[in-house]
Amino acid sequence: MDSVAYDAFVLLSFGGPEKPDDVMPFLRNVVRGRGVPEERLAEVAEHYLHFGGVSPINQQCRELLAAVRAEFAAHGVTLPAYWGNRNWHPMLEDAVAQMRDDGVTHALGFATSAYGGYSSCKQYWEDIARARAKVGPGAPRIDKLRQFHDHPGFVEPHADAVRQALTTLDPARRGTTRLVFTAHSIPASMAATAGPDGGRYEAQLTETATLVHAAAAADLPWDLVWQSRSGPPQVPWLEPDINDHLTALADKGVTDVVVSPIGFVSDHLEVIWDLDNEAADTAAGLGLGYARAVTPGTDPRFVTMVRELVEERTAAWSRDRLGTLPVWDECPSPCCPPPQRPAPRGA
Ligand SMILES: CC1=C(CCC(=O)O)c2cc3nc(cc4[nH]c(cc5[nH]c(cc1n2)c(C)c5CCC(=O)O)c(CCC(=O)O)c4C)C(CCC(=O)O)=C3C
Ligand SMILES: [Fe+2]
Repeated sequence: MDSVAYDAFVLLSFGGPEKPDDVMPFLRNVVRGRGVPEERLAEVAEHYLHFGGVSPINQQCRELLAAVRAEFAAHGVTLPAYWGNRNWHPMLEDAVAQMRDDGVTHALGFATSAYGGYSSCKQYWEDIARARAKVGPGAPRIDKLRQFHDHPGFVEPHADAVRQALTTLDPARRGTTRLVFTAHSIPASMAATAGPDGGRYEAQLTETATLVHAAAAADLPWDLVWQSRSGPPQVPWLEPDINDHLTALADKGVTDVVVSPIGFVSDHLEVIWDLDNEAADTAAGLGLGYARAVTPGTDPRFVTMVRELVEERTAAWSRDRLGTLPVWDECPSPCCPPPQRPAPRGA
């Protein structure tokens, strides 16, 4: 196998507001050209303002970056580490300009999303292209590390978190306890075209869920459901929504749920609002016992995974993985087209 001479690492993430005045400009960046209704934006702005206009995601990225730098230093990986976001400062184009000024020519990017699909993978490639175009001549090339949905450094922290969450529920009710995995809903058309053969987002999530279930709670029945739906109501998104699903489970005699957000790598706003607030309220209203498993965050195994993904590329290490779905370094082309904009009303 070839190994390329990379000279930097860059953390690629979503970005989030860090003060109340950031909230609306951040949201407008997220939804640019995507047909998300104003009412939905106003509602989501309220979620951010509920937390003082501060999303936890940037701080979580700072902590991950610090942990990755320490991990690199401890294992002789000499790449300098940068960080740039899609939707809010620090923006990727600023990181790319800094890399150029520092003489970086070819960086490896780690995106804070484990899965394939437009929002989770392809859009990060677009972010890279846009940032490089903005910086212009001398902008470093940036390759993206592979999707890591089945890496033990991602699966094992999720599995431990499920075990931990289960300890907070009544063991006498284990026979009627259910394991509910969640991920960000996406438009059904985006799900259908995820990956070179379609359906990759759901297939990978199903594989991750299967692995976490087997490792953490093989005796429990489980489901994979969706959260944080956006977009105009007339556009179909993946269903069922977690809140509807909890209602259906309660009707079936389930007494307790462990919710495991395998769709995410950190406890950012979509997790702490949509699960710890909304879904927890739904569960309370139904009389369901509820425990939410934490996400990997800066779990040492997750940080080690980042280094191992780098060493797959710089030292041609073999892939450490638990699943069987195909994985690759370079996404096959064409894959994961951007979503169609809904036609304007009356068109
Ligand atoms: C698949 C996926 C992930 C997981 C993969 C990954 O992590 O990359 C993800 C993560 C996140 N989504 C986030 C926030 C938002 N997502 C929105 C809107 C959307 N998400 C989508 C998909 C995803 N999103 C889609 C198809 C839309 C519709 C508009 C569009 O096509 O782009 C909106 C607009 C308002 C609304 O919710 O309607 C917001 C504010 C935050 C930050 C949380 C924080 O601040 O802590 C994070 C990590
Ligand atoms: Fe999102």
